[in-house]
Amino acid sequence: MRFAVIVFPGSNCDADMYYAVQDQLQAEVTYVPHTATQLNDIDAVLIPGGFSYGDYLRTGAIARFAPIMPAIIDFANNGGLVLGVCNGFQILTEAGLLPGALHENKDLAFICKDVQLTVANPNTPFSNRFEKDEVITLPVAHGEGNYYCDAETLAQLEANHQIVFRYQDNPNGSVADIAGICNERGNVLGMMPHPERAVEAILGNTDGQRLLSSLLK
Ligand SMILES: NC(=O)CC[C@H](N)C(=O)O
Repeated sequence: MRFAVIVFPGSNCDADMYYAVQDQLQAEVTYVPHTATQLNDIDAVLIPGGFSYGDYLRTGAIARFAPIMPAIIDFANNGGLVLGVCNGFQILTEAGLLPGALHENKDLAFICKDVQLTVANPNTPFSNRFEKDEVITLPVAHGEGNYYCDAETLAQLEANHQIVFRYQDNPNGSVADIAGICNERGNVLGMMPHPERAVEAILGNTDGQRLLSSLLK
């Protein structure tokens, strides 16, 4: 299985993601720059965290127009696996691959800490190594992680089991404690917490390793 880590100007979790896949999952991984227009021989796309284009206008709003985005949208529409973490989640909502938007945190402050999450849906390619309602721990690091969608969209997310991870103790004001959602088909997931920062015992936590290794199943 071959992973791509997409690199935008301002990405800052790309090397962590690459390391997590190469050294911890022992899978093949390659960087794909924002200027590329094709994804060649790729089985899963990882959009890492960071501050693409300096978070100007809105987080993800400029990255959404990067040359690589049409290829990612085609890949997703053909059922390819796409995981967006933090800024990656923000980019996926801006690109229309996931519903809703990420607003500023309710306290208007950057949050950087471990949070506990409930696995609301273990039946996705991103969560299949977890049990339903299992509580896992992952770090968050964001200023704009306050997930918002309207009531109708929320009802659809609930009905289709698209809410994959929920905060136990909501740190940012997200609607319905949402930490991560997938698309209706289940092949695109966006989440604010960072699995790539929790991939080995020396870091004190391997829950992120379990999450990323779900993709290998
Ligand atoms: N770690 C990140 O990806 C940061 C995300 C984002 N740019 C924010 O602060 O909201």
